[in-house]
Amino acid sequence: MNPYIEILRPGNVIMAMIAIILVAIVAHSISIPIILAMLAVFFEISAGNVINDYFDYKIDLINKPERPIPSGRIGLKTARNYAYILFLCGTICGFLISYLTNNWIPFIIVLCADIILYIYAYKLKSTPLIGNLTVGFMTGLCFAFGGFSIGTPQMIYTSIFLGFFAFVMTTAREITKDIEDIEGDKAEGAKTFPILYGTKISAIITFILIILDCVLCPLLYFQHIFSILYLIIISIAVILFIYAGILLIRNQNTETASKVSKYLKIGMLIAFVSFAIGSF
Ligand SMILES: CC(C)=CCC/C(C)=C/CC/C(C)=C/CC/C(C)=C/COC[C@H](O)COP(=O)(O)O
Ligand SMILES: CC(C)=CCC/C(C)=C/CC/C(C)=C/CC/C(C)=C/COP(=O)(O)OP(=O)(O)O
Ligand SMILES: [Mg+2]
Repeated sequence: MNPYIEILRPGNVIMAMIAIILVAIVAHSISIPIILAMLAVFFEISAGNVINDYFDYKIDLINKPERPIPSGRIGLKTARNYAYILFLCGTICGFLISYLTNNWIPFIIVLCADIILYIYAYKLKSTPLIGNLTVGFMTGLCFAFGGFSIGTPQMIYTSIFLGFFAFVMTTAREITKDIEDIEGDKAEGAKTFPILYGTKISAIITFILIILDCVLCPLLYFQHIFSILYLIIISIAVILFIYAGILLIRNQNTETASKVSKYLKIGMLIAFVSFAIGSF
């Protein structure tokens, strides 16, 4: 793959854009602001990923040497400039949404995203738990951003509700990723939660977060946000989430953590399908 596309982490970018599409599907509305919101998320998360790889260059030499910067396919300075251009494009999209809707909240959210994504990559990543909560929060914010770009009180409420589930599950996955990356993070002197408090307690926290999401997710049906079809499809995701959580409680080696991280992502994709089909 072209390294300039690879460094954006297209899979995650597409998932985040789907989150905005889902908000549009739930609202049964497609408009210029929602298309701009998709573009803003595309640029912001891409920028976040590039700046993350820029600051994590040394850690990734150990954990992920095949990535574009440590493998030498993109220069360090080029990556930094690339991230700045992506941040600028995202900010312009945020400004346009606010200008067109006469509502400045989307623009403020994008400005906050610029600052948080930069600070996360620069410093927060190695701040135990706060770093994980930040990525979770940003991912949840993606849904809320879609809701605020539509602007109706009902959609703002619904999108924050959806964002809560994304926040909890993404935080669980981020802790799992820290368990997976423990070797390289240790070598670089990062103080992630598993390094400081151990992998067992990290796995227990991950499990609690997974169960929290799984127990609360029927609320999206009982609050009349989604139809019964949602409940049927989300059950498949719930089984996978719980299975992944149990695997991690049993074993916290790198291989298992990597598998669990993958399963959680697949569960998220199934949740996306349940949101889309449950909207009709
Ligand atoms: C029970 C229930 C209703 C769960 C639903 C959870 C849900 C809707 C999750 C969706 C999360 C979401 C919007 C993900 C988009 C992709 C994304 C931005 C993920 C965050 O990625 C950061 C990560 O560290 C990147 O790492 P990697 O994937 O290993 O490259
Ligand atoms: C609401 C708006 C406008 C944008 C939201 C943008 C989103 C969805 C951000 C969520 C995810 C995020 C914070 C991505 C960028 C940073 C990133 C790649 C974090 C994970 O990095 P590491 O913790 O270093 O893990 P890796 O080992 O995968 O590099
Ligand atoms: Mg990184």
